[in-house]
Amino acid sequence: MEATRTLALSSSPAAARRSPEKAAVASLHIRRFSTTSSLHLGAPQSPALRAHSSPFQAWRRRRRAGGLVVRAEMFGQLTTGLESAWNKLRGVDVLTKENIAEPMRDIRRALLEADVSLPVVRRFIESVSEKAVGTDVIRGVSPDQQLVKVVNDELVQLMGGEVSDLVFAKSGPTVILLAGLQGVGKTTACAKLALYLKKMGKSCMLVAADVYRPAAIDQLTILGKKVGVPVYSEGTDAKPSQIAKNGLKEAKSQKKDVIIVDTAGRLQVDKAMMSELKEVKKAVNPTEVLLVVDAMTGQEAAGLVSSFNDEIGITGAVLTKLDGDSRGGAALSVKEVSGKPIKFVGQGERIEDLEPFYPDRMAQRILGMGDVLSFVEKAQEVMRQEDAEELQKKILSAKFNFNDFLKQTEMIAKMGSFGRLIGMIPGMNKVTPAQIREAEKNLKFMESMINVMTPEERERPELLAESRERRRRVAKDSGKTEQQVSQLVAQLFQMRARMQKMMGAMQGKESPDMDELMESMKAEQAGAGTGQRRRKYGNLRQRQLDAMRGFRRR
Ligand SMILES: Nc1nc2c(ncn2[C@@H]2O[C@H](COP(=O)(O)OP(=O)(O)OP(=O)(O)O)[C@@H](O)[C@H]2O)c(=O)[nH]1
Repeated sequence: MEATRTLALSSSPAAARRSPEKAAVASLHIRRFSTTSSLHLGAPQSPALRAHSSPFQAWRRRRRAGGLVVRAEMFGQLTTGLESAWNKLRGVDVLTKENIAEPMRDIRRALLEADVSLPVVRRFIESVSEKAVGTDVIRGVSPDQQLVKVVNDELVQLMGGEVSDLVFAKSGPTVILLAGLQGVGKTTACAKLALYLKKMGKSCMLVAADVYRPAAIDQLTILGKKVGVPVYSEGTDAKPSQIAKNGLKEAKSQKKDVIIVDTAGRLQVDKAMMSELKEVKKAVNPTEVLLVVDAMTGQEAAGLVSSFNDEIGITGAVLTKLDGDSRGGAALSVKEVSGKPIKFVGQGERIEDLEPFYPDRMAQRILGMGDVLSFVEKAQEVMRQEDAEELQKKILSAKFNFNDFLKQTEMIAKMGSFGRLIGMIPGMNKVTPAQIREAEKNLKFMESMINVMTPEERERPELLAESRERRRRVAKDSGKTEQQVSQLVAQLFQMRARMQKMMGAMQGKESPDMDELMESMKAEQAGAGTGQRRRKYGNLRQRQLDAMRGFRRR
């Protein structure tokens, strides 16, 4: 995940030298003889125009005026706001109505500051509070991590849950109509979408139906060339609905899969704009009508999606300029406010910077805690609460046997390799990959001996401790030496003792000092057996110790 991104100036002479095409597009905006030219140029504006320009445009103006390169962290502000909520749960044993009150206030504040609309925030907080308190405790997962997971799941739901794919027509070209206010990135989005579809193997045609801004047609032509997609245009004299209709006819004759119609933008929603869009829509019967909105306008973007949907009926939204959005209000509000999904997000000025909107990835970005979430999910997946309790009871009553041992190794296998798992646990990345490989190898080694034990032997390891005959048989059947079997049995009893100690420490709410534990085991190891035995089995013993490290870290 790219958390921070540097936004370079597109209008500087140096930038123009580096990217002549971009400069050409910029100059089209400059040539614009409409009121918008001042928005794009950063020239002095009338107060009325200033009121209409988006925060992003204001930000660009400030940046141009200062000649600065600004670093904008996507959703950075929201992520920081939420962090204080998790921090308030440090040292808490279980989530209760009382102890989540303050973190929930932080979450509420963070969302409001992110420009999420109040009714959406209210519903969100209500739902998270309810789920957080009702959540079953998952062993090994701390309450703050559990709250992160609940908030994550709710964020995903809020943003629509599943990714909302483009719908394609069953026969003939699929028509995608793009609408939106002026300067939101509509024309750029047309070209970005054409490139995206081209990469999917679809043949496309762009249709220039923005007749009010002559430069828009030139801009689309340049961008079309850049992405290698033909552009259909009839200049500025024809009616947009007619251009769209003729464009569709042309696309049909050229057997194109998709046409993308660029329509005119206005400074604000007005009747003329809506009725023209309705006409275009009627003329080409589009499969997708996407409203392009600027992420920097926060909840206003969600409101726009809603009103466009009421007026003309849309199928989804394209959220642009997410790269400059540190708040996230638009991404979080659009679906909930309008009922329409965000289908794509624009994350930069480059033509490649468009991707489908994945609610789950977006939530992870907002929380900035992908590792914690994967850990909780995996723990949930494999460790049902009852299993954990049963194991705990066994350990505490010193009945941990070979069956439990096997169960544990299976669980570890299910949770992925040791390496990935250990890396997910904060502060547990000191173990080297070589140690992890050794631990995994050693578990397999031990498993092969356990697999040939009888059910009674697995249940009661004492039988093996008491009978040399049994140990010999296990050795023979597993292809290991008798000493190795004895070593395994001894190891199980030692494990019981260690696990009891660790459980005791956990129940006492203090984190067991693993290093101290390992040191004491090494000291015991050094004291046990003859020098020859130590040399002979030292490596094996070390491997067993490493395996235990794996257990502890699960
Ligand atoms: N940073 C960033 N800039 C974007 C993004 N999408 C578009 N832009 C920029 O926004 C500006 C306006 O984009 P256009 O595509 O011309 O906007 P439009 O909606 O077609 O404008 P009108 O034709 O006036 O309605 C251009 O400078 C684009 O490069 C984005 O996702 N991120």
